[in-house]
Amino acid sequence: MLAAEALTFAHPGQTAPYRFSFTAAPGEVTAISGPSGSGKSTLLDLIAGFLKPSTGRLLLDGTDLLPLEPEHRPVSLLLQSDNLFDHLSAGRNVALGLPHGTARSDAERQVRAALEEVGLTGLAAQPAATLSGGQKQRVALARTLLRAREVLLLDEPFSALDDETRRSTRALVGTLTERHGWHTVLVSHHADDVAALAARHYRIEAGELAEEQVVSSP
Ligand SMILES: Nc1ncnc2c1ncn2[C@@H]1O[C@H](COP(=O)(O)OP(=O)(O)OP(=O)(O)O)[C@@H](O)[C@H]1O
Repeated sequence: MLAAEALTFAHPGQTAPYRFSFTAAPGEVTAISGPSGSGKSTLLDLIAGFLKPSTGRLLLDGTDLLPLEPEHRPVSLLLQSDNLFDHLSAGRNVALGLPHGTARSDAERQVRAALEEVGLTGLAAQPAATLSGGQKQRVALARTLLRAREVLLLDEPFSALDDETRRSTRALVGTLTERHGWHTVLVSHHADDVAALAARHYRIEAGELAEEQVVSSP
């Protein structure tokens, strides 16, 4: 279980600090919504370690992540776009998720398997710049698979996609989250993303997270 306990933070000049508490279970998507400027990206930055809270705890299965620098946290982050290096192939982008020193033949096998798992069999050699928006998000998810970190943060990951691609990419996130036991935290403005994916839903209201009833749709 990922649990934030009263993470308190204020940006410079902010008079009323954020005070975030939530829980996210493994194998589930926890959605965060709220109006523009309400603090959704700030919350993800606190979990990822790019911002440091003044008080509170951030526990993953009982271990406090706050003392860890971002690169040592068991966290992957996927943004709306620009998740890939365009000058590298799809396969090279995925391979960035492997530990340094992975033997070449082992790396190639793992990259192939990860691309297959996200539905991109045979695309390893294709330059990332030539992929569609949906394919790029799938490549980023394949890299996340190889990183094998327990927490996946998604910041409006479907916003740049057309409706059909959005639905299929969303379904893939749900499947991977369940299969790999990720604690997936999804920031989205879209009620249909929340309804399709989320097991829990929090809204940011007045600087705090308020849990909402989830009304699921297939
Ligand atoms: N580095 C910073 N310094 C000062 N204020 C900041 C900084 N970063 C963000 N803020 C302010 O903090 C508030 C929350 O910003 P944040 O980006 O977390 O909101 P958001 O809910 O993700 O917004 P959006 O939906 O528009 O992306 C905003 O009022 C923003 O202007």
